[in-house]
Amino acid sequence: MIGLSSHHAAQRPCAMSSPVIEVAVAVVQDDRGHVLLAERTARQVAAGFWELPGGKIDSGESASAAAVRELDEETGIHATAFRPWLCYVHAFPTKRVRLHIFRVERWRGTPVGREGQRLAWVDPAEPGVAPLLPSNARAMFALGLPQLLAVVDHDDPVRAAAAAIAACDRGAGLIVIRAPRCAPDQRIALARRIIAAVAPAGPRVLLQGSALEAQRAGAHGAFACSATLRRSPARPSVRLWGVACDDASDRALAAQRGADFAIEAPPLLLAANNRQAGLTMLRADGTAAELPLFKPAATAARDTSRFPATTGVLT
Ligand SMILES: Nc1nc2c([nH]c(=O)n2[C@H]2C[C@H](O)[C@@H](COP(=O)(O)OP(=O)(O)OP(=O)(O)O)O2)c(=O)[nH]1
Repeated sequence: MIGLSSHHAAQRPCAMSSPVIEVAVAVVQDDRGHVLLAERTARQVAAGFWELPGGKIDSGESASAAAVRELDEETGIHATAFRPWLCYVHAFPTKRVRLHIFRVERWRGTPVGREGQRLAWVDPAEPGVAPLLPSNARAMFALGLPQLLAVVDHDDPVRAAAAAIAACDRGAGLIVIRAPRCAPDQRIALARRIIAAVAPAGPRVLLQGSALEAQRAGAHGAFACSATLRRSPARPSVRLWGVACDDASDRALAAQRGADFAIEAPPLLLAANNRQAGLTMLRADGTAAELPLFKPAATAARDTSRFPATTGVLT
């Protein structure tokens, strides 16, 4: 259960002063959710590594135009609808790249390696091709996260377990257990009960609390509220670490600390929902974010205020 996820390997300081190369890449998924990867050819640096189709952004070109162009040039796929997704900097030993990653929502064409490169459709959770470019580990990990997350907040174990089962029935693949009013031992017992109750549905379960509490409960990882995030000097030693973020500066901090995902939920909204049912559903809605974001399901679709006109639709 315990151990850092692979995409949190320390980055070497020597690249920190090098300029950042802007790179745009595309995530194309088939009906099974498998992702199209390409193998770098012998003519390229890092030959033999598998990557997302994409390449450097030309001077004066937008990131989205570059992603669409590179996808077409490399694979013959024409993206007709896409949206910005993750955007982060990775430091290689001798250079840094900023990856602008786009999710292609509609496309036409049949993929072919137009530059002689091999292509593969891979399950992001078990890619089956290797090696992958290390800079893509964060994106591949994020692609393997479920789309629906549930926050269960109830001090009563029976009602908490019932809420968690209801969340699984609604399709939640990630459950965050909050019981901040309980003492640690009580919270661990509550979490064990919930984990046992939802085991047949197979979600990943995180406990809001310390790494030790999460480990003792048998959870897949730990979750931190925004106040704890701000106090945390580093990522706890857990396999999966989620955090609550109140604003953009929390999100930046979460990315810096190596969180696997963030939930963006005003504390008041969470509190109001929780008073009613002990259950809040959130949906993956990261848009040009440094790390995957989940937002309250009811508002995720219409809350575009901070990211206006980000979805590109080509004809
Ligand atoms: N295409 C692609 N490049 C990636 C990914 N992840 C990642 O770190 N990179 C890095 C590798 C390269 O240093 C850089 C992209 O350079 P590239 O050589 O593929 O770009 P390009 O097609 O524009 O190449 P060129 O004009 O220099 O021949 O970004 C990825 O998923 N796809």
